[in-house]
Amino acid sequence: MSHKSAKDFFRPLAVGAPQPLREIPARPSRAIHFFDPSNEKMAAKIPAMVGTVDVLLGNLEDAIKADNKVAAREGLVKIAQETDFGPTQLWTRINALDSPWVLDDLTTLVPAIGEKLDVIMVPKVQGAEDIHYVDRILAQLEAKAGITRPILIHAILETARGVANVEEICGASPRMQGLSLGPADLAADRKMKTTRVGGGHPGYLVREDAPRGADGLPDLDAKRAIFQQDLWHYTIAKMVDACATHGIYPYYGPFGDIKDTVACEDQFRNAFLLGCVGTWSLHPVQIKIANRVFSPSVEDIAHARRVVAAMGDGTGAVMIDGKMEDDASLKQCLVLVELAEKLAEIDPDLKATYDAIETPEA
Ligand SMILES: CC(=O)SCCNC(=O)CCNC(=O)[C@H](O)C(C)(C)COP(=O)(O)OP(=O)(O)OC[C@H]1O[C@@H](n2cnc3c(N)ncnc32)[C@H](O)[C@@H]1OP(=O)(O)O
Ligand SMILES: O=CC(=O)O
Ligand SMILES: [Mg+2]
Repeated sequence: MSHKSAKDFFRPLAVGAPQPLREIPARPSRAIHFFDPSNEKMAAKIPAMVGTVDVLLGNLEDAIKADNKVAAREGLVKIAQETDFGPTQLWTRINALDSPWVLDDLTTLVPAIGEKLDVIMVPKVQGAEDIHYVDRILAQLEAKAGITRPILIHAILETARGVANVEEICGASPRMQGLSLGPADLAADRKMKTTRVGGGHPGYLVREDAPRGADGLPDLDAKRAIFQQDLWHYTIAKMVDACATHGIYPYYGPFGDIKDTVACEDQFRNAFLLGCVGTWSLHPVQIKIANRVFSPSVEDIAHARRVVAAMGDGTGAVMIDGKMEDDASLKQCLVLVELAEKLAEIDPDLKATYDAIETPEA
């Protein structure tokens, strides 16, 4: 595969297109809330959701009926033009690159609402060539429409080939903002035998060893504990490494069992602990869960601040509550402290919560 030279990587891909960003801003995006702009009832709720969620995403791809594709596109234009999004980001998910709708999605949205669109999510990305295609056409459309800042690209990791090519996808363009896991399409593409949209599966487990009987042999009739495993661990970890390597942001994706808020929270928390910055929300009930899970806890911030205070110039080793802390664990703590500071800038309730934590003397 040929790569652009380093000096050309940040050159606009069309005359008059905005200068590409050298760093992707770390804007809070704990929940990317999906809505169907062709569903009038759902769309009517969107203006009131501004400020309650970090990202509102007008979905044009899967979950939108073929007959409603044009109405969804036009509905998104109308909502975007009529709504002041304040601190809330506006994203869209366009149709797949091999679909009959995607060209019109791009050529309609960029001129009409390009100044308001922060990020375009591209589904079913297979490799760098898909990002290069969107990158160039966005530059052409931005130049034509006089857009002043580059629209960023977010890719969904939901094909086996996409997972195999995840590194080159992340590094394909300075527009790359992040990746989301697409467990439903990925399961289908890999021919995994789960019909669930994200989450675990009771059949994917490890079982405790059989206890020894009096004869010293395993008692295979004894009851044994089983531990359900995470089907998505490998892909999420791979995605996190690729994103961190390229300075972009990893997200979990959809959790389809809307009623099972407990398992949803577990899946989101696993992703948070592994390094994801946010997740999708498919239903209003999932926004609160995501905002809670993807914000550092009071306990973590209290501990992290103690370590920061105790570590002085950031070198050496100290004992806190019987545990060793050093330069590396200080960096772990700074990840949480810096995230809390970013979130506090846009979430007054969270700011009050973090401000109320007693900060130790240095
Ligand atoms: C694998 C993938 O690609 S996942 C991404 C694609 N899928 C999606 O985007 C799905 C988005 N979500 C939805 O379509 C819906 O939430 C569904 C179909 C899952 C459930 O819809 P419903 O059965 O109507 O849910 P429910 O009855 O609980 O809705 C309660 C209220 O919330 C509203 N609501 C539901 N989902 C949303 C949403 N995503 N955004 C805003 N409002 C919503 C409903 O309109 C309803 O309003 P009402 O009280 O005024 O009647
Ligand atoms: O688009 C999301 C998925 O899981 O598929
Ligand atoms: Mg999908």
